[in-house]
Amino acid sequence: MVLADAGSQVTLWARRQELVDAVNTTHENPDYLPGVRLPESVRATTDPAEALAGADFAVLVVPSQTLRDNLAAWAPLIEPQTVLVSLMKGIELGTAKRMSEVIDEVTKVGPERVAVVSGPNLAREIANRQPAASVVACVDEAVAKRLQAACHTPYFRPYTNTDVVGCELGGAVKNVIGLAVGMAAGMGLGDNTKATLITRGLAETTRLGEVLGADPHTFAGLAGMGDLVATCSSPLSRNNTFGMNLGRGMSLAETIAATRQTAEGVKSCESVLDLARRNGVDMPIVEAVVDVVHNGRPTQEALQTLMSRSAKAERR
Ligand SMILES: NC(=O)C1=CN([C@@H]2O[C@H](COP(=O)(O)OP(=O)(O)OC[C@H]3O[C@@H](n4cnc5c(N)ncnc54)[C@H](O)[C@@H]3O)[C@@H](O)[C@H]2O)C=CC1
Ligand SMILES: O=C(CO)COP(=O)(O)O
Repeated sequence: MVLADAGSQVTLWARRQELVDAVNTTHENPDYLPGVRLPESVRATTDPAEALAGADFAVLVVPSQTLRDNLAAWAPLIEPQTVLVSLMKGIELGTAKRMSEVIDEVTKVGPERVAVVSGPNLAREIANRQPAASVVACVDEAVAKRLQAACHTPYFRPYTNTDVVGCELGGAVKNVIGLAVGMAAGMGLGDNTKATLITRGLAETTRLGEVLGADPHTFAGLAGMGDLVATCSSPLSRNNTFGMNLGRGMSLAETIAATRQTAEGVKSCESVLDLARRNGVDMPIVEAVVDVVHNGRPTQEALQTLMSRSAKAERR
């Protein structure tokens, strides 16, 4: 919708024929965004070759853990001019790779043809054309500027950045912190606890980012603090809601059953922790989330562990 509103002809790929037919005939995606009328210049197809033919940009947005397999099938169809754009906010399990790394590894297009869009961009609010800003990141600034122009609308304001690593880490780790903040809210804890988790969550994200070569300033921007604040304060956030259900005492199985859409942090908390350990970075909040979500630790115990860590300087 954003790309179409900015003037592009958009072809949406989807797996199910009935969803494609609904988009093409009623201009609505009834399963994911009911009540939102899509521009008529958005067409849908089940054929990836049709979606990719002649594309300036291919915007990739599937659940992160499915990207590699999907992309392997699409790679031969990607034309030499096409820039690959990731909207995904996850880290791959097993490899601890960011999505742009997976894209480059599978397609071998080179980092200059891989971009990332990340920021406080809850889908339903964007679909309602509420004002929002975002970051368009690519190591090649000229490519970032082209993509910025392609998604700039009166309600969507993209800023460019060349720090792909920082933008992607900001997006992936905020989902994990969103789970933690949701848990705290579900346990009935108040704003001091939530603000502490948000701020110290950003501190551990920045610590990881610096070791991986990100610009620490990125984490104070839209793809860092901006996205973290949106996720940690919004009832629209799937990660926040997932954490809240766990904090209220629902079991993991019940919480998964109650979650219709992708809450990336549930899988990516493990891959973020893996990435941190590979790089010798301490991420206690991420570790606490992994303990609760994957090791069955009660939220109260995980919180106690966090609060009984040794006292230290705020910056180290
Ligand atoms: N929804 C939001 O507000 C935002 C989501 N994102 C990111 O977008 C990515 C995708 O999430 P959403 O679209 O929100 O999730 P979603 O759960 O709303 O939609 C996921 C889509 O992927 C499809 N899908 C599931 N498994 C698949 C597979 N194996 N192969 C191909 N397609 C598959 C589903 O049918 C569905 O259409 C995530 O990384 C998320 O962090 C980023 C910014 C905002
Ligand atoms: O990334 C998002 C907003 O920018 C969406 O957050 P959730 O994945 O937690 O819904």
